[in-house]
Amino acid sequence: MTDAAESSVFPDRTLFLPFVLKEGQISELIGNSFRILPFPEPECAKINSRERGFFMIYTCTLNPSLDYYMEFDKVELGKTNRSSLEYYEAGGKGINVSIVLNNLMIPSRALGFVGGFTKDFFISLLQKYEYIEPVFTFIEGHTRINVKVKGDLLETELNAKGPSITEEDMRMMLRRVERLNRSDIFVLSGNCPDNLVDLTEKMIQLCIENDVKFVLDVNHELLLRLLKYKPFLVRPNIEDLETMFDEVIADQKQLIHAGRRCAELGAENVILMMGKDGSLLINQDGVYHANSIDAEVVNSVGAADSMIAGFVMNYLRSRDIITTFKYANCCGIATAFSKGMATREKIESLYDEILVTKIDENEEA
Ligand SMILES: O=P(O)(O)OC[C@@]1(O)O[C@H](CO)[C@@H](O)[C@@H]1O
Repeated sequence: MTDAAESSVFPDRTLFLPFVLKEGQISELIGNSFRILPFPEPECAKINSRERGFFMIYTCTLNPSLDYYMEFDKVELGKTNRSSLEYYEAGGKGINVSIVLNNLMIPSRALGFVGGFTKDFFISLLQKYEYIEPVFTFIEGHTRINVKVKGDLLETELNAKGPSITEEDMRMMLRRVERLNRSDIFVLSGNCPDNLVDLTEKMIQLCIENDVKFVLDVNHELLLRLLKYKPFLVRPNIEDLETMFDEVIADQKQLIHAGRRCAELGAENVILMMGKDGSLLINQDGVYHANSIDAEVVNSVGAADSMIAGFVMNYLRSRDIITTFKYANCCGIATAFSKGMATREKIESLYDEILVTKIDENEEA
């Protein structure tokens, strides 16, 4: 339909007032990019000064969602259930990555298609995030509403299919991605409708032409197709891997085997989440394990997105994959054990509780 304003949906965003450093601010913006500032505490936040540079993180959510949370004391299928609390959040996997980056005071630009009767409300929900600049492409169809049911049973998510996207909308999105610069990071997250597969491939090709590192957290068909472009980070879940490689994954050894196949097909870093058993990182240096912590999971929505935010953020400041993996786990766990998305305080309070160990290849074989 129509293009969003050339730049931001919030034209007066403070994102572009880079030189006012607030207490605790950890990034400095210059024009279209930023650098993470050194900050003294905690240890995990130290920056490798050799690598300090300027960049922008772009998250891209092709099918964002207005997440409608409904809480119930008890849910009975086949009966009328009455909620005890309900609220809305702007959602979609890439949007959640931007929200956690925001909580870490890291600016990002959120790309995505939004439209219809839900559009203005969706955008208004993002207004509270000072470090997110939405750069949306407006479409005719309605931004979907995903229902998240929290009750006495397991959390249940009802995710809608979402609107259709026209060729013109796609061209608009490509024009935005074309503008990314070397050292920027592009995070493509969330379900990709079938007719957008070619679009995503073109976006990734543009990233490669412009020497932009990219992260993929997408459905398995798309992941399999895009691995050859050598993503910096991927995060398939077990079901994705089982479908991708047509095999059953029953234990950690089989999971590692499938993760290695992703790496062989091109992924630089593969994160595999295993719930209470922690998570794995697989790359050309080996296989690493990070523990989880023993506490009650209160929120499973967005934990994986938080891990990606933490991975990207810590990699940019340290270029050290092991502390980056550790920090990513703090972010994922902080969201899983909080109501809402991880806060910086919660993330950093977990840092000493997470231990990353290299898995002995012989033992594991
Ligand atoms: O339908 P998709 O794109 O796979 O997932 C969408 C979604 O479930 O993912 C986020 C949590 O990761 C939610 O904010 C959102 O509703």
